Amino acid sequence: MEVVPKLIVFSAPSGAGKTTLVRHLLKKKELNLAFSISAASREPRDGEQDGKDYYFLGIKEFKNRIRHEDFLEFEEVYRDQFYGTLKAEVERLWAQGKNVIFDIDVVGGLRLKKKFPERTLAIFVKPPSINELQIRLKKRKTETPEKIAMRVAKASTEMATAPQFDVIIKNDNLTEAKARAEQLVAEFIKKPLTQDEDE
Ligand SMILES: Nc1nc2c(ncn2[C@@H]2O[C@H](COP(=O)(O)OP(=O)(O)O)[C@@H](O)[C@H]2O)c(=O)[nH]1
Ligand SMILES: Nc1ncnc2c1ncn2[C@@H]1O[C@H](COP(=O)(O)OP(=O)(O)O)[C@@H](O)[C@H]1O
Repeated sequence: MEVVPKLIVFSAPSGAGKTTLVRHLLKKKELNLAFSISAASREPRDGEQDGKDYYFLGIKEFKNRIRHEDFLEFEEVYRDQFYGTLKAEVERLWAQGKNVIFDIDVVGGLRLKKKFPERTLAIFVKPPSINELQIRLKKRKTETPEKIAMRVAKASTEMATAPQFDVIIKNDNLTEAKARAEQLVAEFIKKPLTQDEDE
């Protein structure tokens, strides 16, 4: 039987902890995961590397790539800030036989689930409250107050999409959330696929 690589999607409002959980899982070699590096139109933050955290394309190049239909999915997540999964990126990782893990917004996450229903585990990361998101984003010190406000303003709409995901991981206690994420992903990766995809 052909082994079909799986897709693991982490979506949540900004500050919920998806990046933290994804980075944790990437350290677990037995999960055979590779990170899908998204394209982004925003500038890199301190410590972020082009080709590692994102492909930082700039707005003009990003729009060019949209016109060329290079994206599997993309979103204007915040005003004038585009993010997207390049088809070539996923193909590159599948060719290596890797399970691909995504840190993408709720709309993009649900879109991938719809495209690949059987082979995708769509996980929603739920923060204890919207107020806590604000506290975490302030502590992360990567965003200006305006950018924090923009992210928090979107959070309640994003929270409302949680029931559409396969599972919800509560990220209150980080140790517990990491353990739960590991358990869910390990189980899903082991599970044989029941039917072919109609991609
Ligand atoms: N749809 C979609 N969303 C993405 C993609 N890459 C990142 N995002 C989302 O864009 C949002 C902003 O990401 P980022 O600027 O890194 O900020 P952060 O969520 O505050 O860490 C987050 O919800 C990401 O998950 C992508 O390829 N597609
Ligand atoms: N359970 C938790 N309790 C407290 N802080 C957390 C928890 N999980 C993550 N954080 C911190 O909150 C901030 C936002 O997490 P991050 O993983 O960057 O979120 P996202 O990728 O969803 O925007 C980071 O500084 C991270 O270290």
